[in-house]
Amino acid sequence: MTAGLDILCDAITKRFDATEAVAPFSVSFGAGQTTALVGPSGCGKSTILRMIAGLEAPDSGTLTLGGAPPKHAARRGALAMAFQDPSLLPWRTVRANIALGAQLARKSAGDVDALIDLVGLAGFADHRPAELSGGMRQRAAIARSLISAPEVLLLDEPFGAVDAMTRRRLNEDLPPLWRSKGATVVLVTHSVQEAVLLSDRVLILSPRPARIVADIPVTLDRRDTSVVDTPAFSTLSRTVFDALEQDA
Ligand SMILES: Nc1ncnc2c1ncn2[C@@H]1O[C@H](COP(=O)(O)OP(=O)(O)OP(=O)(O)O)[C@@H](O)[C@H]1O
Repeated sequence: MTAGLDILCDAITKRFDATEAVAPFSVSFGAGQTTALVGPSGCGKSTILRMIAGLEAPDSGTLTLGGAPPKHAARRGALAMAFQDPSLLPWRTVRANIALGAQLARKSAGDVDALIDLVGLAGFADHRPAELSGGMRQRAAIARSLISAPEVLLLDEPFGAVDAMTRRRLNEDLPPLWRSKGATVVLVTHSVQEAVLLSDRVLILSPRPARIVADIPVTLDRRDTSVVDTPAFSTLSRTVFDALEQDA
């Protein structure tokens, strides 16, 4: 099993001209844990995720993945991401785009077709991105992020354009996959239910610049396929809603 990397953000900041997108922000994500970031629009979630991905450098502060700068993890293919706007290569088929995720990480592509099936794209492996709907492109991007069995997986609203039924199925099928690989996962979502269902921990963020207003551990029996119908799930969802409302 791949061991996930711990992620440490120590007083990171980011400014875009007059906008203080991230003020000194500190958090650590435990190796192998799935953490959801939930907070109001524009509070800085994507910017934090992009800094963890090494796509933006913090203006100040320290950010490490397994004790090293993000580019180290990126360079050896230990980092994968699926963001809201899937950046698939338009001239490659779905299968070739997904396989590229493995090639870039210098890992064996494993069973690309099994992953294509898992994200519900069976029959579309030889299609190009322009021939897919937005939700299908997102699912291809999710498959591409999972094919390399990353040590750190960053998901920014990955199911935003996916229809409700498929989203529900992905919510059931994908977490066991990344958990079995031991990945450290940071997930940005606007869905409280999704945050509780997918994560070991939910962090509620304040309006910009984000600070952590609640840090809620999630202990649910994930083997229970009807866990969303349990009182424990309702209680946790209520706790998350209440924390969000308190700081709205
Ligand atoms: N490249 C950029 N240039 C200028 N401003 C930016 C840039 N990226 C983000 N911002 C600003 O930084 C702030 C935080 O944006 P960010 O996308 O991180 O928020 P968010 O919490 O992810 O929002 P949402 O939930 O709506 O996706 C916003 O005010 C946004 O306008």
